[in-house]
Order: sequence, then C-alpha cells, then structure tokens
Amino acid sequence: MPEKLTEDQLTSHLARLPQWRRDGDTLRRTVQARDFPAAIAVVDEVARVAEEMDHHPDIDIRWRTLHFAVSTHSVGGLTELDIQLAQRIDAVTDNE
Ligand SMILES: C[C@H](O)[C@H](O)[C@H]1CNC2=NC(N)=NC(=O)C2=N1
Repeated sequence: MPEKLTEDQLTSHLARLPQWRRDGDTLRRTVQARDFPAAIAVVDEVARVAEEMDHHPDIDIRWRTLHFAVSTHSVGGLTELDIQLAQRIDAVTDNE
C-alpha cells in the first residue's frame, strides 16, 4: 500500500506540476484537445498508461475538454503514484 505524501512533499511536487491544482485529496487538471477524436485519443493513451501503472484517473469527457482527477482511493489521499500519474498525463498531453 503506498503511503500518503506529507504536506511538505506535496508542496514540492506541485511546484513541478504547474498545470495541476490540488483539491483536498485530489489533483485536478483540465486539457483542451483540438477536437473530439483528439480528446478520445488522449483518453485512450492515458488508459494505456493507467493500466501499465495499475493506477487510474477519473476522467470526465465534455466534447473536446477533458477533466482529469487523480487520487489514491485505497489510502484516501495523495501518494507518489498520483504524482507519477500526473507526470505521465502531462507527457501524453504535451502536444495538445
Ligand atoms: C487492485 C488494484 O491494484 C487497485 O484496485 C488499484 C487500481 N487502480 C487504482 N487507482 C487509483 N487511482 N487508486 C486506487 O486506489 C487504485 N487501486
């Protein structure tokens, strides 16, 4: 079971994730793709990454706008896995 990050750890990680905001025990980021198929392609790639990590974001699809929410449900908080998943989502969406 991963451990919850401390406030200090979270603060330093978030400094390197400028596109993410903290909402309590969740990290959130919105991505605007160029059109609906491009948004679905991003979701598809994020799904591949999530399966590889066995760590899964909540994804809300609104036409070409994607809302990602990342949290570790099993510990009820934020862990290193959430930071890694956020970085991987950034890498997938770099060219959006
Ligand atoms: C059995 C499996 O490892 C767990 O259910 C995993 C799967 N993906 C998960 N994803 C997220 N975000 N949080 C979890 O606690 C979690 N648990």
